[in-house]
Amino acid sequence: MTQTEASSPLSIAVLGGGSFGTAIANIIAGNGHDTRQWMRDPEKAASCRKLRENTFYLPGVVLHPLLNITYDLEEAVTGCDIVFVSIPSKSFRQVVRAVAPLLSPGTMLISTTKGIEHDSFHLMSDILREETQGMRVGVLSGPNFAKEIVEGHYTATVIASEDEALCKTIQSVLHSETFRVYSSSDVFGVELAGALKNIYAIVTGMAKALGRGGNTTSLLITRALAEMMRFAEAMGADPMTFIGLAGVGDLILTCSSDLSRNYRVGYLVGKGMPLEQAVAEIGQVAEGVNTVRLIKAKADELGVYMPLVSAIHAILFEERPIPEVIRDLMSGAQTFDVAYSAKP
Ligand SMILES: NC(=O)c1ccc[n+]([C@@H]2O[C@H](COP(=O)([O-])OP(=O)(O)OC[C@H]3O[C@@H](n4cnc5c(N)ncnc54)[C@H](O)[C@@H]3O)[C@@H](O)[C@H]2O)c1
Ligand SMILES: O=P(O)(O)OC[C@H](O)CO
Repeated sequence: MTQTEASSPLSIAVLGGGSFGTAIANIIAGNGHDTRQWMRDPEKAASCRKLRENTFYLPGVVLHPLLNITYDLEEAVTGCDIVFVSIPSKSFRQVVRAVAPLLSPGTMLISTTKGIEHDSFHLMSDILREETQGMRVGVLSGPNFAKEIVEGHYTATVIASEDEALCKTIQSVLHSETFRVYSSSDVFGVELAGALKNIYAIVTGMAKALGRGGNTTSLLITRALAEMMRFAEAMGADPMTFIGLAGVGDLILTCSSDLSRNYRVGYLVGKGMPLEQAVAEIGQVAEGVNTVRLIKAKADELGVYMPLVSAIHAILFEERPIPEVIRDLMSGAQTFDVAYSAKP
């Protein structure tokens, strides 16, 4: 497809039957596109089709009549102009590998997944490029609770790609009266921001469980941003991306609402629940748990100072008592507030 704006209906698939896949698919169908949502479980697909509701992940939301739900991957993606991949990072590569032979050259592949691949430290756009050939790749990330999107709360997100025409098409496909899409050419920065903010949502959820107030939340969010920008710079991303919607926007959202699964994991652990039990209790993906391990290892390797990452790692994986970790954090060196300057 060479057009830059989706002026006529396109064929679009969304892979993943979870909350975000469903929210995105419903917007696209609402904009009049031929929309197919793929979920691997035939019984869940049949239930969603019959009830016109995803009772498993987004109960109470009426699915748009133009949204076709299938468990047949080939049926879902054949002839599609765009494929959104909304699968947790743990299974992302496996699903992309399965779908790759079914795609036509030039298909736009958009990841909505905010995670990092275990072991490889690859981001989802890396996986899209590695597992397919001749496709156009983008990343969607921003302050976007699926539940609030489908309830019609005014929302904005970011499409990141070096392919300007792809960005324009995705803006057109997703734009609605309540949903806006900004663009960025910094794929790595936008994707890294989406993965990193999950760590700090666990931290602020834990602080809430410990009875800490607004001063503490503000302290944590602001110092989290400093850490994220330091890490981004060390990894070669543009730190300025982190002051946009996909960075500080998503950080504020995820660190201040119990709609966030990561925040809720932190809250439960802060209340004394073992991590595995907290994750099981949430019952949906909380990407931040795996991301903490990966970022701690990478920060150590690169020598990047990330005291909040070290602290949450110590609590979740080193069995260090929370009061002791907080005491260490509060007695660390008091350095500069803002480390970046617009001055040359
Ligand atoms: N929920 C949100 O508000 C939201 C917002 C923005 C981005 N995201 C991101 O989107 C991604 C997906 O999140 P979600 O909220 O939809 O997750 P979810 O936990 O609600 O659903 C995940 C879906 O993926 C499916 N899945 C898991 N492994 C699979 C496999 N091997 N093959 C096929 N399907 C598989 C599950 O069955 C489920 O339908 C996450 O990385 C998340 O960070 C979520
Ligand atoms: O529920 P979480 O913590 O995965 O957060 C969902 C989205 O990433 C918020 O933008």
